[in-house]
Amino acid sequence: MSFRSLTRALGLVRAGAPKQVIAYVLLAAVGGLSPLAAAWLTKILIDRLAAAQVRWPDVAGPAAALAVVGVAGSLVPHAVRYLRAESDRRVQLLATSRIYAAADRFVGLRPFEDPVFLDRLQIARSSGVGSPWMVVEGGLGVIQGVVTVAGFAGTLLVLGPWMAVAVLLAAVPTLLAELALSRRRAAMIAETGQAERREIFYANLLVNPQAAKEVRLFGAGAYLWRRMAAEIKLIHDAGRSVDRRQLALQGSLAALAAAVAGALLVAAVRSAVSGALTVGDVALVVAAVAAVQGALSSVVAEGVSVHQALLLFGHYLAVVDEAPDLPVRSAPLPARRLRRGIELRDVWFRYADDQPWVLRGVNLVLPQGRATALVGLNGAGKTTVVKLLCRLYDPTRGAVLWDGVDLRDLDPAELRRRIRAVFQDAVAYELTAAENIAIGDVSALEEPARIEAAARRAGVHDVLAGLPKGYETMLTRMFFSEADRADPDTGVVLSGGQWQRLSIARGLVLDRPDLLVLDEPSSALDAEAEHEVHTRLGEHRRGLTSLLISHRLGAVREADTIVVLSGGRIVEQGSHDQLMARAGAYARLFDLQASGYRSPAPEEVG
Ligand SMILES: Nc1ncnc2c1ncn2[C@@H]1O[C@H](COP(=O)(O)OP(=O)(O)OP(=O)(O)O)[C@@H](O)[C@H]1O
Repeated sequence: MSFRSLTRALGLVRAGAPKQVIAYVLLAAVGGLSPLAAAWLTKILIDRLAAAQVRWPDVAGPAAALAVVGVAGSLVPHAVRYLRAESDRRVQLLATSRIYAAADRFVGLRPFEDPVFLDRLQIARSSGVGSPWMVVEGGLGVIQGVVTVAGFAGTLLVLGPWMAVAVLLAAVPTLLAELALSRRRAAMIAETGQAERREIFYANLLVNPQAAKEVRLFGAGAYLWRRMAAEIKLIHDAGRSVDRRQLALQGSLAALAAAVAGALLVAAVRSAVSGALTVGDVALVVAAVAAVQGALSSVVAEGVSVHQALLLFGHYLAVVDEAPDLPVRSAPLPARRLRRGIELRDVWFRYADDQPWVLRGVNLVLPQGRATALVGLNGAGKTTVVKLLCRLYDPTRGAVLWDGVDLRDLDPAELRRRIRAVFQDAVAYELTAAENIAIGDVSALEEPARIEAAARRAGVHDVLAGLPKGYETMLTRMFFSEADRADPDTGVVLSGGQWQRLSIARGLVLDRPDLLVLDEPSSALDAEAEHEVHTRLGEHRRGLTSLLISHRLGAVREADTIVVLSGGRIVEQGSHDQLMARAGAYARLFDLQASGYRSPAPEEVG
């Protein structure tokens, strides 16, 4: 927590709800002052009414003013409540938009795999976005309390300075203890961030339609619930431990306050007996001590809520101020249309310093306009090569060059506009069919012809055109579109292979990218569909720079160059015929697959 956090929180409130917060402060002040105004006006009215000769004009003014104060006093609390909720909503919206803008700014994937960052993100999203407004409300509460304390402490000071000093001193331990508790509570929220994320993960698994098949069939529900309950218990245990500490501390501090009040009462009574104080003074002391202690405890409570809000806001700031995950030059070079090719030059890569090398000195050229295929066993590092080409990570050593220029020197956004990829684990968006394709280039939403052309290339047009609302059909039964609200039965669930064709269409919606990457684009397709898709893709790729990854070697044999990756190194490369002639790893794998298709069924053997 720091002064900087405070100014940033206030800055966010000012930016999010500038008019509302001013109106809120003014109305809160009016609300706070109206009882005082009412008391004064009542006194004036009574005095004038009690005068010997009462004339209407003398009392009309105060009476009308009292009526106005009464009306204002009844309206203001409602207006204040509305303004408080509205300001909070606006500030939360701005704070949330900044979190997602910060997350979107990351060039690569690393922050999304870092548990420390993810914990912070969870806290920032859940508690951080509400904290700026808590700072304002708590701060106003503190100011209000301080004014009350000052007023009554002044009264005590007049009656006996030691009384004021004793009451104020008795509040110091409360303040310190509450601040320590607040720090402990904020630390507890930080410590349980991961447990909260796991709880959400299990909760989603238990009701997620994708997981429901396996969870039901394998009877894993009770097991997952037990894991979730363990996380909830962990969060509750941490909360309970802070609550118990709070109970012990606040209990003893309340007893201390009561003892101080009792001692002051005894002392005041004694002074009254000796004649130093009047009976009225004793009554005033009792009222003033109660008021000062009440106001002080509210100052402490509000102060603590500001303190806690600022500690939580610290996590929010850490997320929105997180340094770039990958370095971007202040004046990056333009990513020009590819003319020669992309080169991986002596690329070494591992996901973290304590992880094994995934790529060990890879040298690979993807010539412009040529089709390159990458093959290798599971875990060989093929998808990792794709991630480096898209600059989702930087090489640990070596470089990836775009026409000779290091990807690190290019504008990442421009680079990405030149690359399209169909990922192995493409996302099935719970949106319409058209949106699912247009995610590959959202400008295509305005040009349905492009969406349809991409769907045709991926061989999915007929399926989509035949849906109840064609391309506007929702591809989920979890949500319905705005137009379908009255008829929630219109969502459609596609098959695995149909989804895969759709994700291919998403990769093809941007016409003629400079690099097209297809990572296992046909794994879910039936033999006929696979053949058809590869034929279409083969035609589409002609003249394009492309990288195709597939375990089905029949699908890659047409590539200009086939590269075999093994143990993070390139062990062979050449055309299909060259590699077959070489009789190495590729030829062995190819023959193995081919013999699987050709060999007789077991009962026919012998
Ligand atoms: N985000 C990650 N963090 C840590 N290790 C990872 C990560 N992603 C992949 N790996 C590891 O890197 C290695 C290469 O993975 P990669 O996905 O590149 O292989 P692949 O050749 O595409 O495999 P497959 O044919 O199974 O798709 C594997 O050992 C994998 O465990």
